[in-house]
Amino acid sequence: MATAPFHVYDTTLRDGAQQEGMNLSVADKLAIAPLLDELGVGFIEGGWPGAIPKDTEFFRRAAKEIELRHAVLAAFGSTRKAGTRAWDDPQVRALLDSEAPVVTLVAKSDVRHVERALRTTPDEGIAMIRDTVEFLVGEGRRVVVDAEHFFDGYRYDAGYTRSAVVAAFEAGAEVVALCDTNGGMLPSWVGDVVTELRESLGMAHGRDALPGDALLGMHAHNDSGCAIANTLAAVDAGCAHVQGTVNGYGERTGNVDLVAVVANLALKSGIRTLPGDGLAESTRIAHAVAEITNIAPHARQPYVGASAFAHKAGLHASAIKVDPDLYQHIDPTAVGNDMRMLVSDMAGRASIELKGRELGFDLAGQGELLTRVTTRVKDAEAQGYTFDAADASFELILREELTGDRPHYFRIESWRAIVETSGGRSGGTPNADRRDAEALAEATVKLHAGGERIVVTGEGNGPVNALDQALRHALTRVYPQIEKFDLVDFKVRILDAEHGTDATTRVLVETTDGQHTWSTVGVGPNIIEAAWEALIDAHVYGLVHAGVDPR
Ligand SMILES: CC(=O)SCCNC(=O)CCNC(=O)[C@H](O)C(C)(C)COP(=O)(O)OP(=O)(O)OC[C@H]1O[C@@H](n2cnc3c(N)ncnc32)[C@H](O)[C@@H]1OP(=O)(O)O
Ligand SMILES: CC(=O)C(=O)O
Repeated sequence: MATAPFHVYDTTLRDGAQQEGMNLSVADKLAIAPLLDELGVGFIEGGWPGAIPKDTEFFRRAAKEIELRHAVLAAFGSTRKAGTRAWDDPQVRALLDSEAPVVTLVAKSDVRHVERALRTTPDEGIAMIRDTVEFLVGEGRRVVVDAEHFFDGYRYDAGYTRSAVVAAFEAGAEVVALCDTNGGMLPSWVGDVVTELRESLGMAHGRDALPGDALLGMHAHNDSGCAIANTLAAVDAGCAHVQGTVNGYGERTGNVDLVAVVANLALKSGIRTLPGDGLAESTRIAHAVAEITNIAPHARQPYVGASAFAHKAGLHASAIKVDPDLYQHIDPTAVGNDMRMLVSDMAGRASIELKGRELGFDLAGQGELLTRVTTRVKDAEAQGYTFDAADASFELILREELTGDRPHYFRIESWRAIVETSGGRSGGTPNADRRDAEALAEATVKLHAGGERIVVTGEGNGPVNALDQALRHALTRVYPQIEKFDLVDFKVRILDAEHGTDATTRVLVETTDGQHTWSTVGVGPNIIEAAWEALIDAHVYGLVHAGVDPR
């Protein structure tokens, strides 16, 4: 039996790029397109050639520079202008010139938009769709019509929106994507409208009962927080083409998150949407796209977020220990993600045992040790430590409880940090004075390592930086591996802020050796003491993992 076609259509490079703050270069688009292809989408909407110079350039270069295995490129544009002819419209010609095999036309299907935004008659609105589709199909292009404001238009004047859809299909469009342009629909509304439309067009219900190659599609925005649900409702009601963006990028609150849609369809509804292993690679691909867009991935994003399969509550861990599926909706590897245990004051012994396993320690059957570590974590968290963001500090506690001691790489004799703020030398603005003062931070560290007493003074643009420099220089003499360590992130949080300048401070430090990154935590009465503790943990953990023996 032939399988009914199902289209996955990506618009990250066009509608996704309409997100506030996103500005994709041609090189960015050329780098993202192969990732989308690797995911396995069938269509990549590259942009609007003729309207946006970068997009014209993208199509010119994409034809020569990228090879797509699964996807075809779609050029996006609008129907001809009112009162013109499609073949004369420079914007329509630019779509042809892009040489994209698919052209997607945004077409007004809400009569209010035709009359008020296009300032033309309802009949001319329909003619604009018909002429433009006919012209492009005549030129050998596959045409998708994005029926803009379809759902709002349908609720206002169903007859007109239906005429727009019929005109598009009669003129040769392969797909009409029903757009919730303003993103305000609810799933039941979408389901009802798609069902009613299909019935009125004589399309039997069921995905594989569509006449010929004509498909209805769904293009959802997330303004009501229902974009994923609306897309699934549309598919349930008979749409067989879904549009969306990776990571849900898009104007305002974004477009539908395409990965979540295809994962739901494939893993929950048994609709195979992507060829090959695309879904199992989707976490890596979503994060790789985020690197290029330079927008930090959202940890709580369904399926691909870093927290999507992270478990914090002790009771969850105790059940997961028996069977992970008791607390997860899918096997995370199906989307290339991982289950993680978080250690915090909500941990129980099972959390510690599973976290230990994740870190490479078999703690099964060590009840006493698990109780000791659990109690220590809870006590430390009560003082302000947080281990769910500082795995490395937790591992040092675990090692200490396992062996009865911490590795003795060095012994600190004393340290101090000074910030000289007197007399900003520029004698100028407060900011310039502050800059001068920061340049004067100085720290001295005295420690014992490798049988020596080492005294080093470091300078930095602030006291923590100066301490970091001094500690690093002192330790490098005995442990040259430390040269590779680099502090990449530093976060400060004032706890019990109502104490004012007397409050407790927590510092989280992220360190890398170029290959791995680890996080440590320190708590103290001030930022310098808290940072010092986090820095010490960072160096000890780094040395342990570099396989270095204490000297
Ligand atoms: C729902 C969506 O997100 S669709 C995608 C929207 N994306 C973009 O707008 C990004 C790219 N846009 C652009 O670069 C510019 O807006 C352009 C080049 C398309 C048009 O720019 P301008 O010629 O300066 O026109 P402007 O943006 O002010 O107005 C849009 C024109 O298109 C017309 N228009 C709007 N939608 C359609 C449509 N579906 N079919 C035909 N014409 C349309 C409007 O009536 C208006 O015509 P007018 O100039 O005769 O008044
Ligand atoms: C076409 C489109 O992006 C929309 O209607 O939202």
